[in-house]
Amino acid sequence: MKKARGVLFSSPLRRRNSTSAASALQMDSPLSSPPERYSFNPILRWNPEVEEYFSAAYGAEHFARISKALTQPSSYSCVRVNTLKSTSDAVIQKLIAILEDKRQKSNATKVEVCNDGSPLGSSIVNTIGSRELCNRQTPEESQSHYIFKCPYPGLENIVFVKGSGPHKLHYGNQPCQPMKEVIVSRKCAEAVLRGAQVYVPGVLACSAHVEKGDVVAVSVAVEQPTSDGGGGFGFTRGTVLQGSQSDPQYHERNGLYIGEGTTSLSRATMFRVSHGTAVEMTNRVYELPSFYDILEGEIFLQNLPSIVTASVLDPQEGERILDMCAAPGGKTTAIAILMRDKGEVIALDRSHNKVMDILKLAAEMDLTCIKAYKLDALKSVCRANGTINSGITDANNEELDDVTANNRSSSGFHTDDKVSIDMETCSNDASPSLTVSNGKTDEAQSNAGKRKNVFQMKNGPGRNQCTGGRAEKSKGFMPNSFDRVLLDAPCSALGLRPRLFAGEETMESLINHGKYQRRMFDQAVRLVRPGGVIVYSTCTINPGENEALVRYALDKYKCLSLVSQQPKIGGPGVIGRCDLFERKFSEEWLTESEAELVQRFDPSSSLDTIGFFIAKFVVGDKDF
Ligand SMILES: C[S@@+](CC[C@H](N)C(=O)[O-])C[C@H]1O[C@@H](n2cnc3c(N)ncnc32)[C@H](O)[C@@H]1O
Repeated sequence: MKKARGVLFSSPLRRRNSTSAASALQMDSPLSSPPERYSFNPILRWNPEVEEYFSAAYGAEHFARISKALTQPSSYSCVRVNTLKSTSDAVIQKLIAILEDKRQKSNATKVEVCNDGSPLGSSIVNTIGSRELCNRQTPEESQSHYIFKCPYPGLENIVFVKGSGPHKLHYGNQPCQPMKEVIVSRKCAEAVLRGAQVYVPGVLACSAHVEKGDVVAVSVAVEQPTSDGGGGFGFTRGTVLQGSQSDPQYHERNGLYIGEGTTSLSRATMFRVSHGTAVEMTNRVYELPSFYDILEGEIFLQNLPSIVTASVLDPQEGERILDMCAAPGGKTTAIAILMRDKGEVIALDRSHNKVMDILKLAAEMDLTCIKAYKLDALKSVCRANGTINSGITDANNEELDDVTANNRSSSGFHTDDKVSIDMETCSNDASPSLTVSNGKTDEAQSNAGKRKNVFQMKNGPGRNQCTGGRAEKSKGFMPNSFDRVLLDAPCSALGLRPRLFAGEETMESLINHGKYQRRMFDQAVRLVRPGGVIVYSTCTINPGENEALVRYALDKYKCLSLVSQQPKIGGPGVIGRCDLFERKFSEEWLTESEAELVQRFDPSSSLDTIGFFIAKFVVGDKDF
């Protein structure tokens, strides 16, 4: 388990002593009242230094609001349509039918209650969104209010599916029976809040005598400090819940109940098997549909800013594009589709498994212009003599290994040994395990070949680009060899919601993200041709990562200029900064239509990302 040093957690004892984000909210009763046990009212605990830093940047009260909002999921899902396979209108029709079918099936097990108290079905008493759930329309009419196309030019490939919440739930509706419970991990809970079911690996503890088909209350255990200064759950997976105060994190789970569901497995099986659905959620604090297994290849569930990022890059058919940190390939595939699969999209990631994820997604979407390579993006420039150009004037850079120029592949870049993939694993698992063969053992290769055949028999040819069983490693690319470069930089991801834990970030880690991004940017500047474009994007609330990078870039590289799609609105040209708590950014930073979009989908901070940042640079004549 990852250690989390210097972390505060959401225990009530800690809460009383807290001075900043949480206490700033105490002026504000609806957000800060002490949580009822069976409610969902989490409070994010930050490393004190980080909290101080953000409070200084935003003001304590404003940061407290950001912090609170980070714990809630957005109130809609955002789906990108693969316009090479379908249209937004066709997807909307299909989603209406699929989600209505699901709704009818799940309504068989619940009874909703309208604002006026009349039963429509469910133990849900809506606090928000009730009017929408309860209006007396035909299913098609009511669904069409929830599933609709983005109205802005250039973004018609986006379909929104509106959810609802927070709902106040009544748990334990079976009289005379003790409530049965399941505790899930924080990551599992974050996924459930966005519409997922509870899968086996996410279950940490369960009541005794739970059988398949039982109704259980689902709560989340958030990491707790351990004596060695790290973090952990403080109990063993598989612990039996007694329904008493001796249960794990009994008090800490006050206000951390995310819904109710029906078990798909008995307690014994839940802790014996390694995968599968453990609990099918029936009532959720936030209702968002699950898109698991729905219209695969035709749609992709993606955060709105990520989709906007690809359109800001504005790739053209026939161009050569580099996506430097690409896995799992959300933006890569968006770019390829904008290019109508014509040209070349090179996608890099430093992890083997993640490269295979990119290839899998590309194959699912039938995209052939994507080539994915395993490469440390900090080493992505090759000099003309075949050595890696480390980018260089940054004091943090180290000189990197030499590579020979004679292994340059036909597409103008360097490749070395191949990595073969376990195809059987690949067919079942989005994160397949990889076996490095290095071309050494025939036996290993023939086994890989056998696995490949099994895979092809199961899935058919063309199902996955990894049918060749290889994720290539690259040794870098020639300077000035790309028309456009996307640097979707590894960042603190502190803009993503919902988030139930923030304690892993320290001042040191925040500073390191910034340094890392600068080094990557140095590579990007060398790789793009004069006249080309670099788009830098992050998903964070940390100005030390996003704004600081733009300042660094403009100070260091005189050949760069920031572009705004509409300079009169875009000010200095950063075209997409979106802090959803201060609409001021919508006028100051966004284009007109993007600003409208944010306002439309952020009436009460409902956007799927609290902070994102997109900067677009045009590269002029280079003097290096
Ligand atoms: C923010 S995610 C990228 C998300 C992706 N652009 C998308 O839209 O689906 C960052 C990715 O960068 C990768 N990464 C981190 N450091 C890297 C490096 N030095 N070189 C290449 N990839 C790196 C991580 O493995 C991770 O998959």
